[in-house]
Amino acid sequence: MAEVKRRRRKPKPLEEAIQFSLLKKDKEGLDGRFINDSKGRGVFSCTEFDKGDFLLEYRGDLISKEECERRQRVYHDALKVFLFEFRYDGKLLCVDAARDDASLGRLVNDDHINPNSKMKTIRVDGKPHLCLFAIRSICAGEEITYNYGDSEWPWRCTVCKPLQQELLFIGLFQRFKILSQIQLTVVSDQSGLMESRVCASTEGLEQVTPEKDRISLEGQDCVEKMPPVKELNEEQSFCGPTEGVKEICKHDVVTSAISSMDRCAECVGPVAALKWIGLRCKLCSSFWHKSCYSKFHEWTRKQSSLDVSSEEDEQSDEEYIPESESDSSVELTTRPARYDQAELLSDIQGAASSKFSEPRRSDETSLNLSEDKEKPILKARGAACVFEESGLFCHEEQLTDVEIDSESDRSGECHLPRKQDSEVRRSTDEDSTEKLLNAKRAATLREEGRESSMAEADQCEQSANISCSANSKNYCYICGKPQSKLARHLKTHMSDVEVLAKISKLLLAMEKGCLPNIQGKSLDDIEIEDEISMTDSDASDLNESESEDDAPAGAAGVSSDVDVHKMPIEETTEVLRENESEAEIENPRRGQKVCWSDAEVSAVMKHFKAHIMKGKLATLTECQQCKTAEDPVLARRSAQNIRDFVRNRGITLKRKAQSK
Ligand SMILES: C[S@@+](CC[C@H](N)C(=O)[O-])C[C@H]1O[C@@H](n2cnc3c(N)ncnc32)[C@H](O)[C@@H]1O
Repeated sequence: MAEVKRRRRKPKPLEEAIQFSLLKKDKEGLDGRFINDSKGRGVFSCTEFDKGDFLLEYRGDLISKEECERRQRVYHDALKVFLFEFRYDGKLLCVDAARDDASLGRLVNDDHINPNSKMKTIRVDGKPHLCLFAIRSICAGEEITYNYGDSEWPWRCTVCKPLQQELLFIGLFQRFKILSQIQLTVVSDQSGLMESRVCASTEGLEQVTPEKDRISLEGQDCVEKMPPVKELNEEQSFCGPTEGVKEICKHDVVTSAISSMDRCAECVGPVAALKWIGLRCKLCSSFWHKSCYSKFHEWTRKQSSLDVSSEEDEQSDEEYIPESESDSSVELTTRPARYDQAELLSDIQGAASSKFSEPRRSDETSLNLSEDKEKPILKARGAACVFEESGLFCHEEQLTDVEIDSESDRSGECHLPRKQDSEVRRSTDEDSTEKLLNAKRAATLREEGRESSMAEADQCEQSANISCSANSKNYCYICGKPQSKLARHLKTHMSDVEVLAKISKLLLAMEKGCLPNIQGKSLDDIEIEDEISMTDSDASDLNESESEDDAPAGAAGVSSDVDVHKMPIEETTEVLRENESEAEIENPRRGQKVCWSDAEVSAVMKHFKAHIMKGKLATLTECQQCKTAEDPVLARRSAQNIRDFVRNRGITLKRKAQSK
C-alpha cells in the first residue's frame, strides 16, 4: 500500500503573521543580503512562497503622527526612509524602523512595476502591525519587493548619463556660469508622476483582522513610505494616488530650501546635486519652482519671503542652487531648463538678508541697535543661520549683545564673533547649553543696566565665548575687514552681487564640512573647489588604503594656505581600487590595518550613496548619525573614518566618470 504522506498543515497566512508579530521574529526562508551600492541591501527568498503567504513584518517602533513628524525633522535623510506612515482606525500612525534591529522587513526594496508582495496592516493585541504578504508565487532566489507607493522615489527616475555626470559634480559657481545653457533630459519609467507625487496614499492599505479569515490580495494597495511630510493636515494630506494635488489642496506656500531629491510638482525638475530654493506647500508638502507655481497659482514674492519659517531657517544652512524653469508637460522628454540668473541672485539675496537684516518674528534672525547711549549694544538674535557652523553668529536662541565700538560710534562697522582657530570645533550639546545659559545671563545683566551687572555680563559673555568687544580682533566674514559695523556693513553686502558669490562660498564650505579650515580667513583669501577634487594627498591616501583614515586638513575641497595640486587623473589609475572592502593596507599614520568589511561598506553606503553619487562630502555630524544608527556595525570606525570613506568613494566615482 502506498505510503500516505501526511503533509503538515500550512498555517494560515494571517495566523502566521500574528504569530511572528508576537514573537518579533522573522520567519525562515528569507535572507537579507547586499545587492549593490545603489540599492543597498535587499531581502531574498530561499524557498518558494505561494500567493497569499505571509512573508515578513515591517518591524519597528509604533509611533504617533506627531512623534513621526518630530523624527522627520531630526533624522538624516537616510533614516527618514524607514519612517512608514499609514492610516489605521482613522488615525495617522507610523512604524519607525530606523534602528537596525537585524529584522528583514525594513530591508525590503521597492518595485512599482512587478512587485511580488504587498504591505497590509493586521491587528495584534489591539495594535496595528505592518506585514508583507505574497501577491503571487515567489521562486527561491527572488528578491522580495513591494510597491512603496506613487511618490517620486528617486531610484525610479534616471537622468541621461552625460548630463548626470555633468550635474553630479557641478558646484555652485559652475552653476552660475552655465545658468542659461543647460539642457535637461529626464527619463522616467512612470508617467503621471507629477500628478501623484505629493499626496501619498495610505487609504488603500488593507487592514486584516483576525475576524477576517481570508486575506484579500486583490487590488493594488497604495501603501507608502512617505516622503518627509510636515504640518500635515489629515484631511488634506492623504488622497488617492491618482488624484492630483492641484485638485485637492488649497496650497499655502512658503519659501523653502528644498532637497535635491524633491522636484517641482509642476515641471518635475530640477534634477539637482544640491538643494534648491522654491516654494513648499505647508499643507501637502508639494514643491514648486516659484516661476512654475506662479503660472498656475496666485503668489507674490513678498508673500513667501515673509513666510519663511524658522524651519526654513534651520534648513537653509545648505547650498542653494538655481531653480530651473521648464515647460510643465508631464511627458518626460527633453526639456530645456532655463535658469534665470537674476532670480537666482535675488533668491540668494533674499535668503541671506532674511538671516541678517529684516527685523521680523522673534524666532528669526534680527539685528537691532539698542538705544542705550551709554553703551550702545547691538543685539544679534540668532536663529540657526547659514553661518551657525562657522561660529559667525550665535546659536539658535542665543541672545548676543555685541558692544559697539565707542570710537567708531555706530558708524557702520561690524563686530562679528570670531573664535580662535584652536577653539574651532563643533560645540557639544553641553557646551552649547552652558554657552546659552551664559549668554542669556549676560543679556539679563545688561538689561539691568547697572555698572556691576555690566562687569558680570562681560564675564558671562566671555564664558559663552560670544564676546565681541571692540578690542578683540573680529573680522567680517564677508569681506574680511576688521571691526566693521554690522548692520550697515551687511546691508552694503546684501546689495552687492559679489557678496552673493561669497556667501555661496561659505555655503559651499559648510557643505563640504570644512568651515574650521577657513575660520579666521577673509573670504577673498579662501579658495573653495566646488566639487570633490583629487589632490596629491588624496592620491596618497587612496594609495595607502582607500583611506578611511584621517584626511589631510585641506582635503575637504578647500585650499587656502595649504597648497592643493590637482592630480592628473591618469596617474591615479593604478592606485585607486574599486572596492574598499578589498583593501587591506597599512596606514602609516595610524600604524594599523584598515579593512572595510562588506557589512561596514553596506552600512555606510546606506546613508551616503546619494552623497557619493553627487560628489558631495558628508559632514561629521552626518557621519556620527550614521555610526550611531548602524551601531554596532560601525563601532570600530570613527565619524572621520566614515567621512573619508565617503569622500574617497566620491573621488573614485568621479575619476571613473572622467575617464569615460
Ligand atoms: C526601507 S530601505 C530598504 C533597504 C535598503 N535597500 C537598505 O539597504 O537599507 C529603503 C531604501 O532602499 C533603497 N531602495 C529601495 N528600493 C529601491 C530600488 N528599487 N532601487 C534602488 N534603491 C532602492 C532606497 O535607498 C531607499 O531609500
